[in-house]
Amino acid sequence: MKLLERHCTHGAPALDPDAIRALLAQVPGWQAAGGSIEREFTFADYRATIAFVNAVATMAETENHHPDMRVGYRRCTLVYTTHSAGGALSANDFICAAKAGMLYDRGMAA
Ligand SMILES: C[C@H](O)[C@H](O)[C@H]1CNC2=NC(N)=NC(=O)C2=N1
Repeated sequence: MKLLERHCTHGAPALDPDAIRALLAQVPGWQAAGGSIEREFTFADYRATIAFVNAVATMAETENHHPDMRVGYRRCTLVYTTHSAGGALSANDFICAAKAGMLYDRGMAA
């Protein structure tokens, strides 16, 4: 099933390096760094940045999986890791990365 069609699950296990490589290929623009993945998103202005932050926050509450966010004037970096897997990567991180990418693409089209 595609990442966009999946939902986060409670207690998702840490992934092995092969699984991480395979899932990373499905989320363009994201980079793995240790036990996390991150991507910087850029925007036309602060209003658009905050609209994205709010959309991601709503999605995080729906999925019960929450990114760290670094927010600037026209940029936002999302960092996903799975606390319950001991700070490792789980499928939940890639599911939310795909959904955040979709929210960004949608905002750009609007
Ligand atoms: C109890 C609740 O399911 C957990 O605290 C959720 C909430 N959001 C979370 N977010 C992230 N990034 N990792 C988690 O393990 C996590 N766990």
